[in-house]
Amino acid sequence: MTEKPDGGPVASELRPASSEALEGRIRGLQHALGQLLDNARRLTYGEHQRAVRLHRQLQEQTATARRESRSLVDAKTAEALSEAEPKARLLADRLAPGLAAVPPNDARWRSRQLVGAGVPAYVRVGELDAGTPVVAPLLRTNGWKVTGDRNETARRLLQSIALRLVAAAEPFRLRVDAFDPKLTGMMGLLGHLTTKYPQLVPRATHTAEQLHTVLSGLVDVSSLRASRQAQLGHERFEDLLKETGQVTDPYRVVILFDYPFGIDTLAQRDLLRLAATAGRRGICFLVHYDASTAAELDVDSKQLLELLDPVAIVNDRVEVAQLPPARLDPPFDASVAAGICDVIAEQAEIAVLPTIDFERTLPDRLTWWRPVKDEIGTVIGYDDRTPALVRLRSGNPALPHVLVGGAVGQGKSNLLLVMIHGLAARYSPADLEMYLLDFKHGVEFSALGPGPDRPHWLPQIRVLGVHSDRAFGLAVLRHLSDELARRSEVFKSHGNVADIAELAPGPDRPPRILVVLDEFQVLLEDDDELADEAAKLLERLVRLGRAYGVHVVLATQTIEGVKRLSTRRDSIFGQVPYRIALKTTPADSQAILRSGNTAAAELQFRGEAVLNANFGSPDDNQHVLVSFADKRVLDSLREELWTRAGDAAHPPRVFHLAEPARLTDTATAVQPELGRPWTGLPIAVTEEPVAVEVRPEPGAGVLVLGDGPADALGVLTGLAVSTAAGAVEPPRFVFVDGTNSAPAVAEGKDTLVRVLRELGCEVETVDKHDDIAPRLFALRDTMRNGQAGGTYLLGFGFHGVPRMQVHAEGYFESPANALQEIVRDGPAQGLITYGWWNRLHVCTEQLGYGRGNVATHMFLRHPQDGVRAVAGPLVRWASEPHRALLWDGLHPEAQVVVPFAALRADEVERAVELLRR
Ligand SMILES: Nc1ncnc2c1ncn2[C@@H]1O[C@H](COP(=O)(O)OP(=O)(O)OP(=O)(O)O)[C@@H](O)[C@H]1O
Repeated sequence: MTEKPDGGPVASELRPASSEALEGRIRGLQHALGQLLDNARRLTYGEHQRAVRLHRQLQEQTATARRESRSLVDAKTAEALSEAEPKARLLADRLAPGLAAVPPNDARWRSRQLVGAGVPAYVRVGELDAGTPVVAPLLRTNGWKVTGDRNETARRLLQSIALRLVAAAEPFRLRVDAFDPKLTGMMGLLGHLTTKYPQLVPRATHTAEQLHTVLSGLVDVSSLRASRQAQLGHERFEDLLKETGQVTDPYRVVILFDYPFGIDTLAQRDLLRLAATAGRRGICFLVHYDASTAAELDVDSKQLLELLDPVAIVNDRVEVAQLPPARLDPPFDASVAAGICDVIAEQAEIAVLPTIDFERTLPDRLTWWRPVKDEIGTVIGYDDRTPALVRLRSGNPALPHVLVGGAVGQGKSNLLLVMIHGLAARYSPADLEMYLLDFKHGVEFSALGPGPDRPHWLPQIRVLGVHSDRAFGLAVLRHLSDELARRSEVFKSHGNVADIAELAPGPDRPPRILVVLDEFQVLLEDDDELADEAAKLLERLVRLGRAYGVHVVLATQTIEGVKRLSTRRDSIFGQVPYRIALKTTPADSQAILRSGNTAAAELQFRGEAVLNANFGSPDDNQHVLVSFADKRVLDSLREELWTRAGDAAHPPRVFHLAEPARLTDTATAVQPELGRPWTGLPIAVTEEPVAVEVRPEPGAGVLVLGDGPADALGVLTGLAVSTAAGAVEPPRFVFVDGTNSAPAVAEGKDTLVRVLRELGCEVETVDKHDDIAPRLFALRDTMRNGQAGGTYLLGFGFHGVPRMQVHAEGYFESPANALQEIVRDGPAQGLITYGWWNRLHVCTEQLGYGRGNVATHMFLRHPQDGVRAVAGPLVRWASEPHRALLWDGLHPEAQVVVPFAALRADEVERAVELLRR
């Protein structure tokens, strides 16, 4: 790759200079060849015309001779006649190969042999009486104005031509749009294809609004082709095709039935604009002109018709300039048409999707991780043969952020992965940090982080939200907002620079940040405080992020109908000049690009995109084929980059909506402290767990309340293990299992005991219900004797212990009384309880109203009234999986935490190694 002075990749990065000159020469030769072919075709057509005229003339002479009872037709005439017919036929076949020239009742329409032979420039209009086919030029002209003494015959000709063209063209090389305002249903003949491949023959439109959409899409297509042709020096669309080999850009045929019926001023304006240059842009109009229809006031039908070649049908004879009238063909049989449509659809099915390998868009390894100058840029695919660049920069021109949209399954995930990995290969973790959040299970971001069977990750990633929830999204936005403030201080301390590009590279220059928010609209969807704050922060981020080197990629499947966006749209999207739209509906195309820009609805293949660096202005559309990133290729790239980063590869903060936190991940980043056991992770961009104060004084301990043995065991594991690892002297643990050794948690319990023992702790387990009461009394007595210091009672499911409130045999009190005393008076003696009950009221029954004065409550899935009884009437608690609400009585607000999962057996070794440090 060559580098621009500013460090970004340049368009020619894949081609040495000499190959550019070579390409120029090839282009010139192609152009000349195209002209030769065109001339040859014109000559052939001249010959065809002459042969047909001659044939017709000779036929007439023969007929006259017969009428005049001259028994002998001149021998020369007879010979000429027999020669003219095959010649005209041969030339017709040459001009209109395959099905373009075959009559409707010919057996070849029932075979699949000729389907998809090639886009024909000429088509059959009918035949002479003797069966000589008559063909006329169509696709490279602006089109035809077809009139008929009966509307029916004109419509029929257009219908037949539509079928011929679609059947003759290779898959995806031609598309036919039809406007049928009188609902004649003529296009129903191709209905089989419309159902299966609407991108080849969309359903006919009937209203002016529908036609506007089609035409405005075509205006985009035409303007894009015009600028590509000008850029590459091609007069005609077919030359452009030859050079670029763009299978994704089809010839466009537009059929208007009963013109000018149903045409309004707006449609007429676009029709005139398009028809004037149609032939050169690969667009072709087939207009059935119904002279008996009055045009709308401002529509001058002549203006359009004058741009087209006249074709008239009189008495079932088709008249084309320079040719004798040909007999109109009979209509196609519906079953023949249906059969052909099925074959076309089959061919479309197996047509090879054009693909560009991701590796082709990567620069040479020697140039990876070059220092950032004033932009970070990557190649996302190709625009014809030119690499399509996305350059994120703060100024000159300002291109800070990207909006990506496209319908389901059109390649959005792939595009985001191509962008992320393309940047990761080009810029080092010291220069580029990434925050990747997915709000709708869309992109497979999880593969980008470390995994159980994969030590590596993409080293630039700081935060990875796999199935993030809105709360985490908000936390990330808050974090980034703080980061902006931090950067502003750095800028001030460097002489008030206004732009990151002005900071010299060095330890003080912060890295660029890439924030990818997939399905970002989820954040803003609900009408709540969170959405309000998120919208404000996002607005701030895109507004200020530009100068501070924070680049945001907003991706979505649909933004129509997202309520909150309607008011925020301009303030957010007004800061986002880059638009990338994959194939989508006209409405979403306009939502992503700009009102009036429906180019993304014209795309045919997944992976195709409209790239626009000017707020979606139609003149700046670039038609791009996004490169395709194979999963294995990306994984080996990540491994390579991770290895390259070495010790600098700090693991990302990974956040899963549907998963608990992992104790080993936290222990990798943080060491437990004395008296501050961990309850779980906060919903925030930090690896610091949420710790609670547990000192040997009254009120210490943790009451875990709510359903779910697995979650409860996870919480107790987090508390116990961090207590053990943070202690000066290894404490003792008494594990009381009120669930009667529930098998579902057997592994987690066993693992907890093993880890505690490996950490040097003495662990006693009380598994049987019958043993629990005596053990509680005994522990209480030890405490009374002042010998229980440094002991932790882990009560796993006290609600499951039978007869807790019944006086035990030989005692004047119940086990609950003993437990109450332990919980209440234990802490002052160094005996602390971490206990789990399924409900607050069960806990209260056992421990009494004051619940042993313990302040810290952690709610799992628990009815809201219980939560409010403890944490106040304003608290809302939705009881989601893998979420807990922590109330410590100290902070004014309860805090949501993600509890740890219980440890798996295969984690013991690693957990011990990490916690023992
Ligand atoms: N640029 C491309 N070139 C070739 N094939 C592609 C390209 N992009 C996507 N595809 C194909 O399309 C499929 C869908 O792509 P992808 O998962 O990226 O779409 P998506 O829009 O994110 O889908 P969803 O909306 O379901 O998440 C991929 O499995 C891949 O085979």
